[in-house]
Amino acid sequence: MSAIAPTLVRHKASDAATTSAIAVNSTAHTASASDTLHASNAAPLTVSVDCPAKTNLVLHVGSTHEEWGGRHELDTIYCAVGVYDTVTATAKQPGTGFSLAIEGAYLGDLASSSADMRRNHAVLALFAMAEAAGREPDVALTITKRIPVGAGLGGGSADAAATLLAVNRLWDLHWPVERLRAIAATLGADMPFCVTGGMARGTGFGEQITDIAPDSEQGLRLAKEGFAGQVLVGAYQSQLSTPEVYHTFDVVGAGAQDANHLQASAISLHPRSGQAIEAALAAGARHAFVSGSGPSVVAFVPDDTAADQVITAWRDEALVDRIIRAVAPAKPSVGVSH
Ligand SMILES: C[C@@](CO)(OP(=O)(O)O)[C@H](O)COP(=O)(O)OP(=O)(O)OC[C@H]1O[C@@H](n2ccc(N)nc2=O)[C@H](O)[C@@H]1O
Ligand SMILES: Nc1ncnc2c1ncn2[C@@H]1O[C@H](COP(=O)(O)OP(=O)(O)O)[C@@H](O)[C@H]1O
Repeated sequence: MSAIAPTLVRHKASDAATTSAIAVNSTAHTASASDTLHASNAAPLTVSVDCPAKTNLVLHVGSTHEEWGGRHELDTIYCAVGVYDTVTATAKQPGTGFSLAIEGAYLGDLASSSADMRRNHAVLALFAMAEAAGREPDVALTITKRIPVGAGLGGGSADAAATLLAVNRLWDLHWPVERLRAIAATLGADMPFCVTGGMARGTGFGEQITDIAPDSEQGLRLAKEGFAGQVLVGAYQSQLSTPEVYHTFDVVGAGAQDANHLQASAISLHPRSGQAIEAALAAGARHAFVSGSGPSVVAFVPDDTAADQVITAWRDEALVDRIIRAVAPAKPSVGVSH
């Protein structure tokens, strides 16, 4: 693995709840030797994408389908949460292949020496784009991870979506979102949503996306119900495996009141998540639930007072290992450097 020094001036991830398009920021940097590689055309040298985590405001799980590789039918409402991974894609000399560097304080099982970088979701996305575009994957990828790993927050999907967006720009393909989503759907259930973020309904095995605009009837209703604005993410050192949570769901089923049908399964495997949900609701959260397949807990809070109360409750009883403050819904943003 070769580490590539980022050449892009880091820009702040956008928390904008109302932006409906993917933002594109251009930043200049001083010329270096490698700039000459692209001096002759307008293609950028480096593209940097901030891609948010996701949660599921509703996750209804149906039966399994053989034609989907045994995956379950879903009816879900995705919501992007403003905790961002940054994927930086830099053009490499033709024929030199790809490289991957991962940085961050909380890398979970990605830090393990046995983690195969060719199976990393960002690398799979790079390969898928190379195949679709008929090009070699001569790209240096750097992932700055902030989204907790194996947490039900779709971090791998966010990195894959960020890579699709980055390479689409790096190679001047300008493919529309629908085409990127079709490629994403071959890689994972969550990935087509992560390409655009915001809020959306997901059907099929989660890959069929219908966007929910913030100013639509449903978008406004969700915001009025408290599913927008300040969010606290309660994260854990331990991870849950998505297939194991689905298998456990097949045995234990869904809790009667649960909008997330995987919640009872996740809590049976990781009881602290259930305790954190109860404490957050008692402390003033409007909604608190397991994020997707867990174990992370997401709490929507109406104001700073409620946020502080939830943080205190979680900290006093050590119900979570780490607390991240964020805003939802969130969108990916693309930064370009020549
Ligand atoms: C549960 C959810 C909720 O959004 O995400 P996470 O909370 O884990 O991030 C998703 O359904 C996960 O999405 P993702 O992790 O992309 O799934 P995939 O890679 O396609 O599948 C991983 C495994 O999860 C199970 N799976 C996934 C999707 C689905 N509709 N039914 C399933 O049973 C299968 O065992 C599959 O082999
Ligand atoms: N870029 C990536 N970021 C996070 N996890 C990844 C990535 N690539 C592969 N993985 C693997 O995918 C698994 C699920 O991680 P993640 O997507 O963070 O969680 P979840 O599916 O619960 O939302 C982890 O075991 C991790 O090793």
